[in-house]
Amino acid sequence: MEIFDYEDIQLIPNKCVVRSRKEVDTSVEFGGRKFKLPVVPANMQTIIDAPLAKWLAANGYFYVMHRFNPETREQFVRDMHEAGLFASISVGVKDEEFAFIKSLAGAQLVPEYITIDIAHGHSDIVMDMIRHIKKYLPGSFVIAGNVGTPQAVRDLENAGADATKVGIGPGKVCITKLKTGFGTGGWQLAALRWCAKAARKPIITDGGIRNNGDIAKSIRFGATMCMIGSLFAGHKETPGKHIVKDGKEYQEYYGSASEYQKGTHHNVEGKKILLPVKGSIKDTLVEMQEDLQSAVSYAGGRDIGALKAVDYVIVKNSIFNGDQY
Ligand SMILES: NC(=O)C1=CN([C@@H]2O[C@H](COP(=O)(O)OP(=O)(O)OC[C@H]3O[C@@H](n4cnc5c(N)ncnc54)[C@H](OP(=O)(O)O)[C@@H]3O)[C@@H](O)[C@H]2O)C=CC1
Ligand SMILES: Nc1nc2c(ncn2[C@@H]2O[C@H](COP(=O)(O)O)[C@@H](O)[C@H]2O)c(=O)[nH]1
Repeated sequence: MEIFDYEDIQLIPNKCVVRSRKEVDTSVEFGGRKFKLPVVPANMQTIIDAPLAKWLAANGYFYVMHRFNPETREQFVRDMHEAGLFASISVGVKDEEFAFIKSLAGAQLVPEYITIDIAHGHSDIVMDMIRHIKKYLPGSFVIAGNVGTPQAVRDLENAGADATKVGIGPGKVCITKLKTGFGTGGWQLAALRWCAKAARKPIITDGGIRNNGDIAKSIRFGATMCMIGSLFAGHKETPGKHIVKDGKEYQEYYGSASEYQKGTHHNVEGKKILLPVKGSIKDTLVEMQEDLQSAVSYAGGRDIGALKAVDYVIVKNSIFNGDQY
């Protein structure tokens, strides 16, 4: 297998067929809905909360709410539906999560999207959860992860997942690769390509995106959606705590498996960083859209499908995507 990561790849331009980048359509179909961008903020506590989820859904973007305030999820689904918006929640795999799915079904509350959010998604318990959701909430679109191999993608799809999420350890606040020696950190893009060859259903690539151009590269190598944490962290609307240090304003961004999230130091596989405050997420989404429109124009197309067939070169090899412990 050829090993590379985002910074190692350059896509090769084709003749432009649009007169303006504004003509380019960046929308994507995912789970029966059309979204403005193939991008979704990470389902992490410092990245998304209910107000941001509502704004994203109301403005044509996909979102996945995190699972770290479990007792609020049922009301969240009700609130989204009362506002005429789709509900997209996360679950874990502990016993109470199986009970939660049953209670949603009992209340006839059907979230449009349910993401099973587990560090090591290639497991019997995740496949049990997929089957459980499909039994009690057959109308929900199930995203299962995270995984890093074609076998895992196949197994989760065969268990009934409607999409899989690929990425073990490439995240900016991830230390899985250092703590365990495992993962796709440093070769996430190659792992995505490897997994995409086996997939029959959409893949969300998750973690390691550091620049807007990485979105185009992800689509080239088989992603339907890109889950992004660090590029979204630090905005006015993102819920990380604000800190002033040496007169400068920062926002906290911490891993879902960090001690800050878990409240304990057991099985910690995440860290906390401070990122300079960036302004509004709306402007970042507009810039992502403009950069993706430009990318499609370089690909010689009119929509993001054009990216899937472009040629590329590998320009160097990376190891840790610039991350440090
Ligand atoms: N994408 C990534 O690379 C990673 C993401 N994360 C994020 O951190 C959060 C916490 O994840 P997670 O610890 O899975 O959630 P949970 O704390 O809900 O644990 C998941 C369940 O699976 C069991 N388990 C068995 N082996 C593993 C394993 N290798 N890793 C994790 N769980 C295991 C756990 O038991 P027990 O705890 O007793 O082992 C637990 O019952 C999630 O939001 C996840 O997305 C975390 C690490 C990597
Ligand atoms: N290994 C860990 N991975 C984590 C943790 N918390 C979140 N994540 C993953 O990172 C991505 C976001 O990556 P980024 O490069 O865009 O910042 C997120 O969606 C999770 O999959 C963690 O504690 N450990």
